[in-house]
Amino acid sequence: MIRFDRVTKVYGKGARPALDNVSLEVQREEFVFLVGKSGSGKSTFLQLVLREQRATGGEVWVLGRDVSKLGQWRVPKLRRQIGTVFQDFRLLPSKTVYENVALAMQVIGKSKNQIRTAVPDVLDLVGLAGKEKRFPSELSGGEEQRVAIARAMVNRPPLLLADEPTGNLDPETSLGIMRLLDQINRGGTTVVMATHDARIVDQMRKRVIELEDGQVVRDQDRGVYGGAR
Ligand SMILES: Nc1ncnc2c1ncn2[C@@H]1O[C@H](COP(=O)(O)OP(=O)(O)OP(=O)(O)O)[C@@H](O)[C@H]1O
Repeated sequence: MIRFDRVTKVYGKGARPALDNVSLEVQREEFVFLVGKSGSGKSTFLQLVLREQRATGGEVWVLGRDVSKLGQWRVPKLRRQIGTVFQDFRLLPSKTVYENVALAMQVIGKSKNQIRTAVPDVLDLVGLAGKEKRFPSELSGGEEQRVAIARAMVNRPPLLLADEPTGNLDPETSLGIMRLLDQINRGGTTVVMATHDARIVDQMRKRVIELEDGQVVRDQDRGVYGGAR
């Protein structure tokens, strides 16, 4: 699903690498936590997968393609296969829940009929049935994140990237979001989640990859946030 082969990312001349010779693989249907201090390289990792950044050295394989070699015109097709969720939800405030999710299908040219079936299905999946007509400002933070997850999942991507999805939520709401991500993963979607949320990582006991100064310093199955090396 994802394979990094000796990947280095240097942002500017003379800067120390944000990722330094990273090799790792994420298999289909895995759930992986990416942890590490601020500046350790987590967002850079996710941006390389999305081809928002290009590796300085090494190969980044995503869904069977070396994305560092992908022509610019093929990048939208890659991104269509990757759902993304962020700490700050990134919903359109002037659009309803339904419209926010439907838009993700409209922009890739799905038919009205496809949209009419898929949007209620995915809103049901994330537990928002009945809230279609609300605006983001009429939702709790946890509900807003559920809309963002619905939007990320409505086109059924095989891979979901989440960057601090519980960063703005209280512990109980965070747990609800994690249960949802776990359910999505069990449905067959590969999930990679960057987080600082020690409690969540310790509760979920999934694979944990820890970065420090751009290097992988720990890769642990059923790991914890600050595990023994
Ligand atoms: N666009 C950029 N231009 C220049 N330097 C960058 C850029 N993005 C990240 N960096 C640098 O690369 C290093 C890794 O940053 P990155 O954002 O990947 O870390 P992170 O682990 O995601 O941090 P956080 O937990 O704060 O999100 C840092 O030294 C950062 O300053």
